[in-house]
Amino acid sequence: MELHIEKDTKALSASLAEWINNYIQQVLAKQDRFTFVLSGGSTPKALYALLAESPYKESIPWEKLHFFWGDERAVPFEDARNNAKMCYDELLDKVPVKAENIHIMRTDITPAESAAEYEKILKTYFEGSETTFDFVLLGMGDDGHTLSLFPGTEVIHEENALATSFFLQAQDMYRITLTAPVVNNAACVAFLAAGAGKAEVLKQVLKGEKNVDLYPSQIIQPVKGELHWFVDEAAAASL
Ligand SMILES: O=C1O[C@H](COP(=O)(O)O)[C@@H](O)[C@H](O)[C@H]1O
Repeated sequence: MELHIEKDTKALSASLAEWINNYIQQVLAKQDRFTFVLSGGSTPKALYALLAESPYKESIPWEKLHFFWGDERAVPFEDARNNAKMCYDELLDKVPVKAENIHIMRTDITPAESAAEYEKILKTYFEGSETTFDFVLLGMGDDGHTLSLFPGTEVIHEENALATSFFLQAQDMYRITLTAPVVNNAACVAFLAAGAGKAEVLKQVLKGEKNVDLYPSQIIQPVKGELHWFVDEAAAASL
């Protein structure tokens, strides 16, 4: 695991944007498409905004990028809480990505139908072989959740499905999420976490005893790929 600590959220977003740009160039020197899994929440907004501006707007070969989502809140697309909507607003509407390369988790059908459809999309895209994303960007909630793997939920241990849905009692909301094995199969996974509110949980996730039911972010351990944590000084304060 590689830990990258930056002074504040501005420096953190700038550092990760530069790192992602370099990584995309490196991967695309060897292959002709790049699969990028986006995360929702509030933390990646500044990163997405930077990627949508110069110099990245010009340097990233957007037409070769294929976008997927790690998880979705089952609210209408127009709802401010919708993860895909946020990514469109901050990034996808501003760069020349091909519409057919954007694969959202739909919320205009039932959560179960959406998860089943996403599973089909992944199987078709990866032509029946293993789902191996080039890059997965993850967030971490103040409670240690990542994707929609929340503390104490059974979905943390899902091993068969690629994507699944469940009702999250604490938020009175359905969630659709990729499962841990899919993310652990990626070539590269990067967590982005910022703010003092994440300091204690970050310490537990990285340095505490393993307890994935309490700290679901601990379950993310790529089998063969790289794992990076990009955090600011406030989040790293207890490490
Ligand atoms: O609910 C979610 O939260 C996490 C973390 O979000 P943040 O606001 O603390 O940055 C996010 O990664 C996930 O995609 C989202 O559904």
